Amino acid sequence: MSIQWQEITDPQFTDIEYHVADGIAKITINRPEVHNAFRPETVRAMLHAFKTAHRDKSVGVIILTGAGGKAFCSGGDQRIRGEAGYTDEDGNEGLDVLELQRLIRTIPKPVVAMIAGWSIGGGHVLHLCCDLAIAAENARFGQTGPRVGSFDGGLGVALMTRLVGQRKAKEIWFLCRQYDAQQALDMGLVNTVVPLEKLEEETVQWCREMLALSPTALRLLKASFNADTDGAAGLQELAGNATGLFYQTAEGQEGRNAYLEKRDPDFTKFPRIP
Ligand SMILES: CC(C)(COP(=O)(O)OP(=O)(O)OC[C@H]1O[C@@H](n2cnc3c(N)ncnc32)[C@H](O)[C@@H]1OP(=O)(O)O)[C@@H](O)C(=O)NCCC(=O)NCCSC(=O)c1cc(O)c2ccccc2c1O
Repeated sequence: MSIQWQEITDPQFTDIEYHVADGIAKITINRPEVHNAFRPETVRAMLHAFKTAHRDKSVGVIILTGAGGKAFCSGGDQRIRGEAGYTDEDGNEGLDVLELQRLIRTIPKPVVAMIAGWSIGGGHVLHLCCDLAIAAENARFGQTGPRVGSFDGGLGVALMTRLVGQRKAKEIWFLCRQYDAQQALDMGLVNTVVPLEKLEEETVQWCREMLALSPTALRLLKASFNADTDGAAGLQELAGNATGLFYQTAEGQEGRNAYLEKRDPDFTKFPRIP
């Protein structure tokens, strides 16, 4: 089934495109001239786009991709890397990419990386942060940090290790080799590989399958998978979801009502379920 994307324009969508259709939001990094390397403005735009998709109740699944068919993302734009970080057009140093990584993981909707071409460096870490990854046959993966004088020892190490195991993760980081789509599939970096011309169709099909399922179950599953990796912050997300569900019960509402009505709460009618 084909999909008719509607582009949403917003002055804050610098360097990216934002489309919606049929319950899916698609965020596209649009700097193909540098293989979709990101600069501070790109990251700010992606933060805004993910927050927009989070708030939009009609959106159930989010796709993250890159424009042009030759790259998903090649990480930080090395041309604007200053003495202590990446510099925006106003001369301020700082890249909110760690915040973006966390947002992709905490947003309570599945995020699917749709990867054609290069997924390299900080771009590769963004792909690791996504919940699922669909790759085209031309996709190539790797880290370059130790070659270009950088490293991501946070989620870049933790998630890579969870996905491929410590031996392989150390190989990827220590040798800075590149891996093709089949190798990425074999080591568990991606979920499936399809011909480039089928990439969007296959990704949308995976999204549609998830959209047919319980949003609350998917939400809690995502928080549960993250809790295993994210320590207290992961438990905070999972517990926040539990509180949200509890608010929706008569028992939770009895506490609120009693407070507002200035009376003692009556919890005797609620069973202690074994
Ligand atoms: C990705 C490549 C291997 C592709 O090689 P190929 O030969 O196919 O293409 P070109 O090299 O000719 O590229 C075409 C064109 O794009 C420019 N370009 C590509 N990537 C970048 C980039 N990242 N920054 C700037 N420009 C880029 C390239 O120069 C060409 O332009 P011309 O005008 O010269 O034609 C290869 O391109 C490559 O190796 N790219 C660099 C990849 C890289 O090292 N990325 C940065 C790694 S560090 C990083 O991303 C990073 C990000 C974070 O957010 C962190 C957060 C926390 C800790 C660490 C972080 C971190 O390390």
